[in-house]
Amino acid sequence: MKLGVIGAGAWGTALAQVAARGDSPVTLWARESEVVDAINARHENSIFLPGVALSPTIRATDRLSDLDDLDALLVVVPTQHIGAVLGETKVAGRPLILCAKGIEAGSKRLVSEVAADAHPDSPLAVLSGPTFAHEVAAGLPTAVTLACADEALARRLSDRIASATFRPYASNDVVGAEIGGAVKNVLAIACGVVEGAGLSLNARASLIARGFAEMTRFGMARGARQETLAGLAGLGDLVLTCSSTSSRNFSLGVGLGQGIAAEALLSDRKTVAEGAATAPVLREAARDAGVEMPIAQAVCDLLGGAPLDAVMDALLQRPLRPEGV
Ligand SMILES: NC(=O)C1=CN([C@@H]2O[C@H](COP(=O)(O)OP(=O)(O)OC[C@H]3O[C@@H](n4cnc5c(N)ncnc54)[C@H](O)[C@@H]3O)[C@@H](O)[C@H]2O)C=CC1
Ligand SMILES: O=C(CO)COP(=O)(O)O
Repeated sequence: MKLGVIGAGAWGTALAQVAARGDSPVTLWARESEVVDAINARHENSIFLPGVALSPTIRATDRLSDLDDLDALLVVVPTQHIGAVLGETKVAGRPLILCAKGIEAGSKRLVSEVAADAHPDSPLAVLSGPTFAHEVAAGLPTAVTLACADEALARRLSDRIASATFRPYASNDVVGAEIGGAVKNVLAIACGVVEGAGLSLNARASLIARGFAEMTRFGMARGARQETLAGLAGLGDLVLTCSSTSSRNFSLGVGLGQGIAAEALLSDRKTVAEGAATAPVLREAARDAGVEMPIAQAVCDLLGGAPLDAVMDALLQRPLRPEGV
């Protein structure tokens, strides 16, 4: 199965490295010509994944038409740009493996809904889980959820990308895998705030647990299965990104917790913190679904410039309630 990767940020580049194991050829589409040049000339993505020696069988291109002859495409563009990029891509019914973690602002569409609207004939899979790109690119042990309604296709895709250190676990819960990845980014911002404001470890553990309750309430209202949300793409990724400054979302939260304005933290950045764009649209989608998400609401408030003390008070003064989801 010949694979192409759309998007040569850190994660697209790491996934190209996964797909190139065993010297398989992989075509990687990058938006930036300097990324194309660096990968083809020096086998390094010095802008988005510096310091990783890439397989020489990865060929970068800035022409989407170079993907026309491949068997399946991994889509690794940030969520807010997927509609535009897929609109320019000739897909012709080929499988799309969706790897971004977010919800589209304005339309409130999950990435699978954006892809289905652009390419209704293509089978869709979602690859999600606890996966810092630099660790995956370095070949460190990693497990992911690979969700696809077509179980035979999930098996073929898993066989193609699996290795001794990269383990896809198959699922047919596409929505669950997507919601886990999208919501955890927002919750990672909240955990970063706890770190930045020096609120310490009890508070962070409580946010992870209560954030997971929010993720579960929202996911189940949207048709996700609880076991998916409790798996790699939900709880697994939540724990990863809520524990490390390697997470861009967590780091954004650290800055907010230190009192730096969101605008200053987000301006001029080359890399993406998906939770910042997802938080407001998640709040709207939760309202539509009749689901309470106070932590997601708090993240929206902080991103909107509300003072940390007021946001913390609003969370801590909520009425006491039973613990169940
Ligand atoms: N970096 C990681 O460890 C992981 C990232 N992801 C997800 O993968 C997706 C891509 O993130 P990264 O590869 O980390 O990105 P990145 O932050 O490394 O790079 C930014 C990417 O955005 C692209 N971009 C910027 N403006 C664009 C535009 N107007 N149109 C199209 N593309 C544009 C750049 O070309 C580049 O590929 C996100 O949804 C992220 O949540 C998922 C798992 C791990
Ligand atoms: O999704 C990720 C790890 O699974 C990467 O998280 P960040 O986008 O917060 O860096």
